[in-house]
Amino acid sequence: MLVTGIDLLSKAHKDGYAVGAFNTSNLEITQAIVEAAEEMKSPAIVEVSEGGLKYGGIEVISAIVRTLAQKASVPIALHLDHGTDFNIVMKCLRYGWTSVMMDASKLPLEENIEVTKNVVKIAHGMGVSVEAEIGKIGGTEDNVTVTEREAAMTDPAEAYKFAKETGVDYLAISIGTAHGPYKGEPKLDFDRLKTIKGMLNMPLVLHGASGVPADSIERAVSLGINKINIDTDIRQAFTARLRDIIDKDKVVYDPRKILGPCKEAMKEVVMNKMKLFGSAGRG
Ligand SMILES: O=C(CO)COP(=O)(O)O
Ligand SMILES: O=C[C@H](O)COP(=O)(O)O
Ligand SMILES: [Zn+2]
Ligand SMILES: [Zn+2]
Repeated sequence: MLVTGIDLLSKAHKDGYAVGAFNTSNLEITQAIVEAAEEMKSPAIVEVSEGGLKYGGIEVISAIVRTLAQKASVPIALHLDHGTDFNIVMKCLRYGWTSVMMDASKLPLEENIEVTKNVVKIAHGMGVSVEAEIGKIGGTEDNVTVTEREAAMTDPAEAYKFAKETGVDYLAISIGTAHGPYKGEPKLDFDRLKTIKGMLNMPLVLHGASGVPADSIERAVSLGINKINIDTDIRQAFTARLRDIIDKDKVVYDPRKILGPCKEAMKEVVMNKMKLFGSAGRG
Protein backbone atom coordinates (compact mmCIF):
# COMPACT_ATOMS: atom_id res chain seq x y z
CA MET A 1 0.00 0.00 0.00
CA LEU A 2 1.06 3.58 -0.62
CA VAL A 3 1.62 5.53 2.62
CA THR A 4 3.24 8.80 3.67
CA GLY A 5 6.85 9.04 4.74
CA ILE A 6 5.92 10.13 8.26
CA ASP A 7 3.62 7.07 8.68
CA LEU A 8 6.73 4.92 8.28
CA LEU A 9 9.22 7.12 10.08
CA SER A 10 7.21 7.95 13.19
CA LYS A 11 6.99 4.19 13.92
CA ALA A 12 10.70 3.75 13.20
CA HIS A 13 11.52 6.67 15.54
CA LYS A 14 9.30 5.25 18.31
CA ASP A 15 10.59 1.67 18.02
CA GLY A 16 14.26 2.40 17.24
CA TYR A 17 14.90 1.09 13.73
CA ALA A 18 15.49 2.60 10.28
CA VAL A 19 13.55 2.38 7.02
CA GLY A 20 15.63 2.11 3.85
CA ALA A 21 15.10 4.78 1.18
CA PHE A 22 16.24 3.30 -2.12
CA ASN A 23 16.76 5.37 -5.28
CA THR A 24 15.04 4.34 -8.49
CA SER A 25 14.81 5.69 -12.01
CA ASN A 26 13.27 2.79 -13.93
CA LEU A 27 11.00 -0.26 -13.80
CA GLU A 28 13.54 -2.92 -12.79
CA ILE A 29 15.01 -0.99 -9.84
CA THR A 30 11.50 -0.26 -8.55
CA GLN A 31 10.49 -3.92 -8.90
CA ALA A 32 13.65 -4.97 -7.03
CA ILE A 33 12.85 -2.62 -4.13
CA VAL A 34 9.16 -3.50 -3.84
CA GLU A 35 9.73 -7.26 -4.22
CA ALA A 36 12.49 -7.13 -1.57
CA ALA A 37 10.14 -5.26 0.79
CA GLU A 38 7.41 -7.86 0.31
CA GLU A 39 9.79 -10.76 0.81
CA MET A 40 11.25 -9.17 3.96
CA LYS A 41 7.83 -8.01 5.20
CA SER A 42 9.47 -4.61 5.50
CA PRO A 43 8.29 -1.05 4.94
CA ALA A 44 10.30 0.83 2.30
CA ILE A 45 10.74 4.27 0.81
CA VAL A 46 11.16 4.42 -2.95
CA GLU A 47 12.91 7.67 -3.80
CA VAL A 48 13.71 9.50 -7.02
CA SER A 49 16.27 12.29 -7.46
CA GLU A 50 15.78 15.26 -9.77
CA GLY A 51 18.15 13.48 -12.17
CA GLY A 52 16.03 10.33 -11.92
CA LEU A 53 12.91 12.35 -12.73
CA LYS A 54 14.59 13.85 -15.76
CA TYR A 55 15.66 10.39 -16.93
CA GLY A 56 12.29 8.66 -16.62
CA GLY A 57 9.86 11.59 -16.81
CA ILE A 58 7.62 12.37 -13.83
CA GLU A 59 4.42 10.89 -15.36
CA VAL A 60 6.07 7.55 -16.06
CA ILE A 61 8.10 7.27 -12.85
CA SER A 62 5.10 8.28 -10.71
CA ALA A 63 2.93 5.69 -12.45
CA ILE A 64 5.49 2.88 -12.07
CA VAL A 65 6.14 3.52 -8.38
CA ARG A 66 2.52 4.27 -7.46
CA THR A 67 1.20 1.15 -9.23
CA LEU A 68 3.75 -1.18 -7.64
CA ALA A 69 3.35 0.47 -4.21
CA GLN A 70 -0.45 0.27 -4.26
CA LYS A 71 -0.32 -3.42 -5.17
CA ALA A 72 2.30 -4.21 -2.51
CA SER A 73 1.42 -6.12 0.66
CA VAL A 74 3.68 -3.84 2.72
CA PRO A 75 3.66 -0.04 3.22
CA ILE A 76 5.68 1.94 0.67
CA ALA A 77 6.23 5.72 0.43
CA LEU A 78 7.06 7.63 -2.78
CA HIS A 79 9.66 10.27 -1.98
CA LEU A 80 11.47 13.06 -3.85
CA ASP A 81 15.20 12.87 -3.00
CA HIS A 82 17.21 16.14 -2.83
CA GLY A 83 14.61 18.42 -4.36
CA THR A 84 16.62 21.60 -4.89
CA ASP A 85 14.07 23.28 -7.15
CA PHE A 86 10.87 24.53 -5.44
CA ASN A 87 8.88 24.00 -8.66
CA ILE A 88 9.90 20.34 -8.91
CA VAL A 89 8.85 19.82 -5.29
CA MET A 90 5.46 21.35 -6.13
CA LYS A 91 5.16 19.13 -9.21
CA CYS A 92 5.73 16.00 -7.12
CA LEU A 93 2.96 17.13 -4.76
CA ARG A 94 0.62 17.51 -7.74
CA TYR A 95 1.52 14.00 -8.91
CA GLY A 96 0.52 12.50 -5.57
CA TRP A 97 3.92 11.81 -4.05
CA THR A 98 3.69 10.99 -0.37
CA SER A 99 6.96 12.54 0.84
CA VAL A 100 9.26 15.26 -0.48
CA MET A 101 12.74 16.48 0.38
CA MET A 102 13.37 20.19 0.08
CA ASP A 103 17.15 20.39 -0.01
CA ALA A 104 18.17 24.01 0.36
CA SER A 105 21.24 23.07 2.40
CA LYS A 106 23.54 24.99 0.04
CA LEU A 107 21.82 28.24 1.07
CA PRO A 108 22.66 30.17 4.25
CA LEU A 109 20.72 28.92 7.33
CA GLU A 110 18.06 31.65 7.36
CA GLU A 111 17.30 31.17 3.65
CA ASN A 112 17.19 27.38 4.07
CA ILE A 113 14.68 27.95 6.90
CA GLU A 114 12.50 30.28 4.77
CA VAL A 115 12.36 27.96 1.74
CA THR A 116 11.76 24.83 3.82
CA LYS A 117 9.08 26.49 5.99
CA ASN A 118 7.15 27.42 2.87
CA VAL A 119 7.32 23.87 1.47
CA VAL A 120 6.24 22.41 4.85
CA LYS A 121 3.19 24.70 4.89
CA ILE A 122 2.06 23.65 1.41
CA ALA A 123 2.94 19.93 1.73
CA HIS A 124 1.28 19.58 5.13
CA GLY A 125 -1.86 21.16 3.69
CA MET A 126 -1.90 18.24 1.25
CA GLY A 127 -1.10 15.59 3.88
CA VAL A 128 2.45 15.06 2.60
CA SER A 129 5.48 14.88 4.89
CA VAL A 130 8.74 16.76 4.34
CA GLU A 131 12.46 16.07 4.73
CA ALA A 132 15.08 18.81 4.76
CA GLU A 133 18.84 18.93 5.13
CA ILE A 134 21.12 20.84 7.40
CA GLY A 135 24.89 20.63 7.03
CA LYS A 136 26.50 19.51 3.80
CA ILE A 137 26.60 15.87 2.71
CA GLY A 138 29.44 15.82 0.20
CA GLY A 139 30.45 13.75 -2.76
CA THR A 140 33.33 11.31 -2.28
CA GLU A 141 35.61 12.73 0.34
CA ASP A 142 38.96 12.61 -1.37
CA ASN A 143 40.91 15.87 -0.95
CA VAL A 144 38.73 16.98 1.97
CA THR A 145 40.75 18.34 4.90
CA VAL A 146 39.80 17.76 8.55
CA THR A 147 38.68 21.39 8.89
CA GLU A 148 36.53 21.17 5.75
CA ARG A 149 35.04 17.89 6.98
CA GLU A 150 34.21 19.48 10.36
CA ALA A 151 32.71 22.60 8.69
CA ALA A 152 30.38 20.47 6.56
CA MET A 153 28.97 18.63 9.57
CA THR A 154 25.62 19.53 11.07
CA ASP A 155 25.79 21.94 14.00
CA PRO A 156 23.39 20.64 16.73
CA ALA A 157 22.22 24.13 17.75
CA GLU A 158 21.48 25.03 14.12
CA ALA A 159 19.64 21.75 13.63
CA TYR A 160 17.48 22.49 16.69
CA LYS A 161 16.63 26.00 15.48
CA PHE A 162 15.96 24.69 11.96
CA ALA A 163 13.61 21.92 13.11
CA LYS A 164 11.67 24.22 15.45
CA GLU A 165 11.25 27.05 12.93
CA THR A 166 10.41 24.97 9.86
CA GLY A 167 8.19 22.23 11.34
CA VAL A 168 9.93 19.71 9.06
CA ASP A 169 9.01 16.03 9.68
CA TYR A 170 12.44 14.41 9.35
CA LEU A 171 15.88 15.88 9.07
CA ALA A 172 18.95 14.81 7.07
CA ILE A 173 22.13 15.50 9.01
CA SER A 174 25.76 15.41 8.03
CA ILE A 175 27.89 13.21 10.34
CA GLY A 176 30.67 12.11 8.00
CA THR A 177 29.08 10.11 5.20
CA ALA A 178 29.31 11.07 1.53
CA HIS A 179 27.38 10.26 -1.64
CA GLY A 180 28.89 7.87 -4.17
CA PRO A 181 31.58 5.20 -3.77
CA TYR A 182 34.03 5.70 -0.88
CA LYS A 183 37.75 5.97 -1.44
CA GLY A 184 38.61 5.21 2.20
CA GLU A 185 36.59 3.95 5.15
CA PRO A 186 33.98 6.50 6.27
CA LYS A 187 34.30 7.68 9.87
CA LEU A 188 31.02 8.70 11.44
CA ASP A 189 30.73 11.26 14.23
CA PHE A 190 28.51 9.27 16.60
CA ASP A 191 28.77 11.81 19.44
CA ARG A 192 27.32 14.46 17.14
CA LEU A 193 24.45 12.15 16.19
CA LYS A 194 23.73 11.38 19.85
CA THR A 195 23.67 15.09 20.73
CA ILE A 196 21.38 15.97 17.81
CA LYS A 197 18.94 13.12 18.55
CA GLY A 198 18.86 14.14 22.25
CA MET A 199 18.04 17.75 21.36
CA LEU A 200 15.56 17.14 18.52
CA ASN A 201 13.81 13.85 19.42
CA MET A 202 12.54 13.41 15.84
CA PRO A 203 13.28 11.04 12.92
CA LEU A 204 16.78 11.63 11.51
CA VAL A 205 18.06 10.71 8.05
CA LEU A 206 21.45 9.34 6.95
CA HIS A 207 22.45 10.03 3.34
CA GLY A 208 25.43 8.53 1.56
CA ALA A 209 25.06 5.23 3.40
CA SER A 210 26.29 2.92 0.62
CA GLY A 211 29.65 1.37 1.48
CA VAL A 212 29.37 2.28 5.17
CA PRO A 213 30.41 -0.80 7.26
CA ALA A 214 27.56 -2.76 8.88
CA ASP A 215 28.72 -2.06 12.44
CA SER A 216 28.67 1.71 11.82
CA ILE A 217 25.17 1.45 10.36
CA GLU A 218 23.97 -0.56 13.38
CA ARG A 219 25.45 2.00 15.74
CA ALA A 220 23.88 4.90 13.82
CA VAL A 221 20.48 3.19 13.98
CA SER A 222 20.86 2.54 17.72
CA LEU A 223 21.61 6.26 18.20
CA GLY A 224 18.53 7.47 16.34
CA ILE A 225 18.88 7.30 12.53
CA ASN A 226 15.45 6.30 11.14
CA LYS A 227 15.79 6.72 7.36
CA ILE A 228 18.84 5.47 5.45
CA ASN A 229 19.44 6.41 1.80
CA ILE A 230 21.00 3.82 -0.52
CA ASP A 231 21.70 4.34 -4.20
CA THR A 232 25.32 3.49 -5.08
CA ASP A 233 25.27 -0.07 -3.64
CA ILE A 234 22.25 -0.88 -5.86
CA ARG A 235 23.82 0.69 -8.94
CA GLN A 236 27.02 -1.29 -8.36
CA ALA A 237 25.12 -4.59 -7.91
CA PHE A 238 23.23 -3.93 -11.16
CA THR A 239 26.39 -3.13 -13.11
CA ALA A 240 28.43 -6.03 -11.71
CA ARG A 241 25.70 -8.55 -12.68
CA LEU A 242 25.27 -6.92 -16.11
CA ARG A 243 29.01 -7.20 -16.85
CA ASP A 244 29.04 -10.79 -15.69
CA ILE A 245 26.11 -11.78 -17.92
CA ILE A 246 27.37 -10.21 -21.10
CA ASP A 247 30.95 -11.34 -20.46
CA LYS A 248 29.86 -14.94 -20.06
CA ASP A 249 27.18 -15.08 -22.75
CA LYS A 250 28.32 -13.60 -26.05
CA VAL A 251 25.07 -14.32 -27.89
CA VAL A 252 22.39 -13.13 -25.42
CA TYR A 253 20.28 -10.36 -26.97
CA ASP A 254 16.94 -10.42 -25.12
CA PRO A 255 16.89 -7.51 -22.61
CA ARG A 256 14.69 -9.57 -20.30
CA LYS A 257 17.38 -12.25 -20.01
CA ILE A 258 19.85 -9.55 -19.01
CA LEU A 259 17.74 -7.24 -16.85
CA GLY A 260 15.90 -10.06 -15.03
CA PRO A 261 19.06 -11.34 -13.31
CA CYS A 262 20.23 -7.73 -12.73
CA LYS A 263 16.97 -7.11 -10.88
CA GLU A 264 17.62 -10.18 -8.70
CA ALA A 265 21.09 -8.84 -7.81
CA MET A 266 19.61 -5.48 -6.77
CA LYS A 267 16.86 -7.21 -4.78
CA GLU A 268 19.48 -9.16 -2.82
CA VAL A 269 21.23 -5.90 -1.84
CA VAL A 270 17.94 -4.30 -0.75
CA MET A 271 16.90 -7.34 1.33
CA ASN A 272 20.24 -7.36 3.16
CA LYS A 273 19.88 -3.65 3.95
CA MET A 274 16.39 -4.22 5.34
CA LYS A 275 17.77 -6.86 7.73
CA LEU A 276 20.66 -4.59 8.74
CA PHE A 277 18.42 -1.54 9.30
CA GLY A 278 16.00 -3.52 11.49
CA SER A 279 12.98 -2.85 9.26
CA ALA A 280 12.51 -6.51 8.20
CA GLY A 281 9.35 -7.93 9.74
CA ARG A 282 7.91 -4.45 10.48
CA GLY A 283 5.84 -4.10 7.31
O1 LIG B 1 22.11 9.58 -0.10
C1 LIG B 1 21.79 8.99 -1.11
C2 LIG B 1 20.62 9.43 -1.91
O2 LIG B 1 20.07 10.60 -1.40
C3 LIG B 1 22.51 7.78 -1.60
O3 LIG B 1 23.81 7.70 -1.13
P1 LIG B 1 24.84 6.62 -1.71
O4 LIG B 1 25.51 7.25 -2.88
O5 LIG B 1 25.82 6.38 -0.60
O6 LIG B 1 24.09 5.40 -2.07
O1 LIG C 1 21.90 11.79 -3.67
C1 LIG C 1 22.21 11.33 -4.73
C2 LIG C 1 21.51 10.14 -5.27
O2 LIG C 1 22.40 9.04 -5.27
C3 LIG C 1 20.94 10.42 -6.62
O3 LIG C 1 21.94 10.60 -7.55
P1 LIG C 1 21.62 11.21 -9.02
O4 LIG C 1 21.49 12.68 -8.83
O5 LIG C 1 22.79 10.78 -9.83
O6 LIG C 1 20.32 10.58 -9.48
ZN1 LIG D 1 21.95 17.78 -0.04
ZN1 LIG E 1 21.43 11.93 -0.53
